[in-house]
Amino acid sequence: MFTATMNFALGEEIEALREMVQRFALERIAPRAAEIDAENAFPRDLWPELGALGLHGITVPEGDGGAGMGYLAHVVAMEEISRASASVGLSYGAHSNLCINQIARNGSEDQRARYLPGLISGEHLGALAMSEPGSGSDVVSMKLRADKRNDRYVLNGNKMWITNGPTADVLVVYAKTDPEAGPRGITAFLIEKDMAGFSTAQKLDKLGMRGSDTGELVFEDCEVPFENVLGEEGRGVNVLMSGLDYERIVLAGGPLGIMAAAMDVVVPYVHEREQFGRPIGEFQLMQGKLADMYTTMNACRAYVYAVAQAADRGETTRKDAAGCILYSAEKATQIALEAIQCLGGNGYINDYPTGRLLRDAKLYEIGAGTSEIRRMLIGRELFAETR
Ligand SMILES: Cc1cc2nc3c(=O)[nH]c(=O)nc-3n(C[C@H](O)[C@H](O)[C@H](O)COP(=O)(O)OP(=O)(O)OC[C@H]3O[C@@H](n4cnc5c(N)ncnc54)[C@H](O)[C@@H]3O)c2cc1C
Repeated sequence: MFTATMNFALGEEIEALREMVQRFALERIAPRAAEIDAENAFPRDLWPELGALGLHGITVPEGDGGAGMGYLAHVVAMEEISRASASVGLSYGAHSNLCINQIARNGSEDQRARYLPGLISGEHLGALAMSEPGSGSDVVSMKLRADKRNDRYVLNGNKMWITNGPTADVLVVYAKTDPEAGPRGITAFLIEKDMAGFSTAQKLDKLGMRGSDTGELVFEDCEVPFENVLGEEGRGVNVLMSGLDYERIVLAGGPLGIMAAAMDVVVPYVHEREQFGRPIGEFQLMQGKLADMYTTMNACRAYVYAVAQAADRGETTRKDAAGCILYSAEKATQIALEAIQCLGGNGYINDYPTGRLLRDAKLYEIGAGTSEIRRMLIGRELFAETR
């Protein structure tokens, strides 16, 4: 059972969405969360089911086959899926936001018609690849080359740590079309898994998020037709940076889900577990922990929802996109640690989900930009606008 959380009264449409996703997540995702973590196995069979609920194309305009609901809706879907399994939530975020939303926002009519239907239905799996073995935080230093040859580009190089990468059908990939031009030399491409010269290397063995596949991509003379450029040549950094703000907002739903999942474990436990002849929830020190977890979780939710609502009004700021995920990611790790403490010895053994929540939560301080890079972006923007 999920425990009740504060009702933010986000409107009938969003609350109906939350209820639908919660019901699906409880029935179809939560029962498998421990198993997919233990087996390091991505549950691909859930993708058409999430597609049938309209969740993959949640931000895509209805004219392109989506639900046309916006970023607040996307955050709530991400939160409730992640509450059941943070791994499924991460793969869902990469598919629905990093891949689908980028194609919907930047794709030509032909590209949208070609790629969105399969991705929105969940028949196809999507990914987005910017990071490389030698360039993570400094993403503009990427080395993947895309050289023009006759009527196509030829890609050579590698991408690293790509969520859904091992089995993705469609990938948004950034490469250097002009290595001398710095940020202006980056172009975004749409890659299909069967393109000659494209392959996947190792699937990575991770600390957490083990039900979400992460892998390395290899490009060896991979030939990509001109029509697969997403946006304009040399404008990839604009595609990338604008997408990153939305990515941070939507992915912030992940830590929100993890915090709620921690409460879902701890709240019933403090009633059931007795020491000194009474439920441990009767001790004030334990009630203090509950109070801190609950208020922190709701403070994070309030910030993330407000930033998502601003995005829906077209008022996204980089510092708040970075700020809401910075804050909720770090708090999710702290709350997962506190959940372990509340369960005592049981919190430390793998029969209980608290260890998994901690391992999963830590990812959000690293993926989609580290806490340090988020602080840097916030501080830099604040300083610049107050100069
Ligand atoms: C599970 C998982 C899934 C991922 N999914 C994707 C994906 O789908 N697509 C994708 O493209 N990438 C993905 N990534 C990659 C992720 O975005 C990078 O790992 C992240 O951006 C950090 O880059 P890095 O690992 O190279 O760390 P580095 O950049 O090497 O950073 C190492 C340390 O140095 C710090 N640091 C670096 N620069 C500065 C600075 N200027 N000031 C202060 N500190 C600094 C960092 O904060 C960090 O603590 C994923 C990673 C993981 C672990």
